[in-house]
Amino acid sequence: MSSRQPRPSQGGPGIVCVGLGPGDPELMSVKADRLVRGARQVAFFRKKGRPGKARQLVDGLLAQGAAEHAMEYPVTTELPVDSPAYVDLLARFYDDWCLRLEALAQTGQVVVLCEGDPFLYGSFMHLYTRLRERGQVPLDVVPGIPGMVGCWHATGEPITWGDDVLSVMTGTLSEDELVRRMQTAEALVVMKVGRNLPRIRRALQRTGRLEAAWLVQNGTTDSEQVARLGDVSDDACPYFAIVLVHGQGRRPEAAW
Ligand SMILES: C[C@@]1(CC(=O)O)C2=NC(=C\c3[nH]c(c(CCC(=O)O)c3CC(=O)O)Cc3[nH]c(c(CC(=O)O)c3CCC(=O)O)/C=C3\N/C(=C\2)[C@@H](CCC(=O)O)[C@]3(C)CC(=O)O)/[C@H]1CCC(=O)O
Ligand SMILES: C[S@@+](CC[C@H](N)C(=O)[O-])C[C@H]1O[C@@H](n2cnc3c(N)ncnc32)[C@H](O)[C@@H]1O
Repeated sequence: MSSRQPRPSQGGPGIVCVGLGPGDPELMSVKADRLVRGARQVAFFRKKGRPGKARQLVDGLLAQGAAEHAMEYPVTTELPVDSPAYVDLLARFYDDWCLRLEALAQTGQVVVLCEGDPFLYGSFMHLYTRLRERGQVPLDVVPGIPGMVGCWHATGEPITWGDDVLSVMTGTLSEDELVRRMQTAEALVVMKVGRNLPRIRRALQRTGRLEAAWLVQNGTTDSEQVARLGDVSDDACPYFAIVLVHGQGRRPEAAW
């Protein structure tokens, strides 16, 4: 009988991507905490010139001497996402880091850090599908609390009641597409806000949802800001922001 190797998340060789939750380090899972503290090699995505949200989240947790590999996006907002140049740059960036992580994993386990949950608009997905297809190293992914969960808790209000349908959309959609989606949603979450806030605001206005909308910037972190969207301007909204509207579905009312 062949003895099975432990999975990367159990300390075995290979690559494990760890979801770190929305920002407050105490909202990390016990498993994520264990893997981050024990890591000898970590990799994380970031925009050039920025520290990286995932890397900031593990400040003070990494072991002394842990090797750090910053995977810096060649572009984020500099080129249109549907331009051939953007698509090609990103595809080569993911190919390159897939091969580099594979090589690093030959020398010991690699822990990839990811803000929120890795399978919810997380960059690691692009490496995951490549690594899985190549099949050269064991692969594992540890779930994390998504950023939007931290954000609706930051407002102190439940997000869905009764039959409410929750729709999650991205601010990168066109205004008409946002309107179409908002019209059929009771509760809604708009991710990827940043410079898309004016368009999101117009779509909320057109669907009569603006008054009920909230804006949460950097939810659950030290720089968290929570406001009614109607009370804030469109200026300088960070990419790590979420617009949300709570559902108002059926609920048995209290007697007092
Ligand atoms: C182009 C654009 C389009 C879009 O979002 O669709 C896009 N990112 C945009 C902006 C942006 N991205 C980042 C910043 C700086 C944040 C800061 O530092 O403040 C800014 C803002 C800025 O530059 O101003 C950094 C960043 N991005 C991701 C991570 C890692 C992670 O979260 O895992 C980190 C590191 C964060 C960190 O930890 O620090 C992840 C993703 N970003 C993607 C696309 C997808 C991959 C690309 C692809 O394969 O196509 C993917 C995988 C998500 C997905 O799959 O959707 C959009 C323009 C939106 C617009 O039009 O306004
Ligand atoms: C590339 S996606 C990554 C999502 C992440 N994997 C998750 O599970 O939340 C980035 C978007 O997530 C949202 N986001 C994630 N964490 C957030 C937080 N703590 N506060 C506000 N927005 C957040 C923002 O809308 C941002 O544009």
